[in-house]
Amino acid sequence: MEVKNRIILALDVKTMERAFEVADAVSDYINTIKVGYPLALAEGLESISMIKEEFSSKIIADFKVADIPETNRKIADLTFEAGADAIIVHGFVGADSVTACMESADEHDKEVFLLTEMSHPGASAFLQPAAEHIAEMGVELGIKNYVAPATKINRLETIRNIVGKNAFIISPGVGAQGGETSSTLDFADAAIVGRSIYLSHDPKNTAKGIVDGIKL
Ligand SMILES: O=C1C[C@H](C(=O)O)N([C@@H]2O[C@H](COP(=O)(O)O)[C@@H](O)[C@H]2O)C(=O)N1
Repeated sequence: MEVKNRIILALDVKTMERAFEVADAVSDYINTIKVGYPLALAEGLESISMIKEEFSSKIIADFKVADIPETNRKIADLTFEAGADAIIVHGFVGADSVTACMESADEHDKEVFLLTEMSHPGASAFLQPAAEHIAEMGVELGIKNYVAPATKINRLETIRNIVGKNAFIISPGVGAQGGETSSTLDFADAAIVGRSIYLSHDPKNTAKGIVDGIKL
């Protein structure tokens, strides 16, 4: 996936009005938007196509899909049919459940991002011990896209070393969670930024500042 300026906006706002305000404000700098449960639950799946059509942006649906294969397939089908270009899938549920989402992505000519390890402190309890195995599973399954934490650069580097230099890694945790853009982009292809932008009084200049600060 080509991500303009290597920055993805996590649009975790709860109204279409605010979503459009922020997406419009940053549109000169950001063309890839991650829509998760906050906006989708508040405004419906149509929020994906509305943003996509209004701003000609790529949409990553952050639904952290983690069910049995049959249910994963239904979730992925509905998400792609709603216009998402990619979907984030948890890896801890195992290869059969991940494969179900991959099959949906193949059928819709869309993409899967495999979530290996999360950025928050609690991830160290159960996800971190499994993260390397999850990344290895992704490689075995032929997955090209991954999510790995910006708050733990050593872990991000470990995941990069497992999935290889040709894999595409997006990394959340920059800004509000303490992660830093430049060090993140030493190992990730794109950084995910939410609150630092959408809670800003000036999202446009905040996005400009983040982009200008990247040592391209
Ligand atoms: O490990 C993960 C996985 C998950 C994701 O990207 O899949 N995210 C998401 O990335 C964004 C960070 O937002 P902010 O902290 O910049 O406001 C939010 O939408 C989170 O749900 C993480 O924060 N960490």
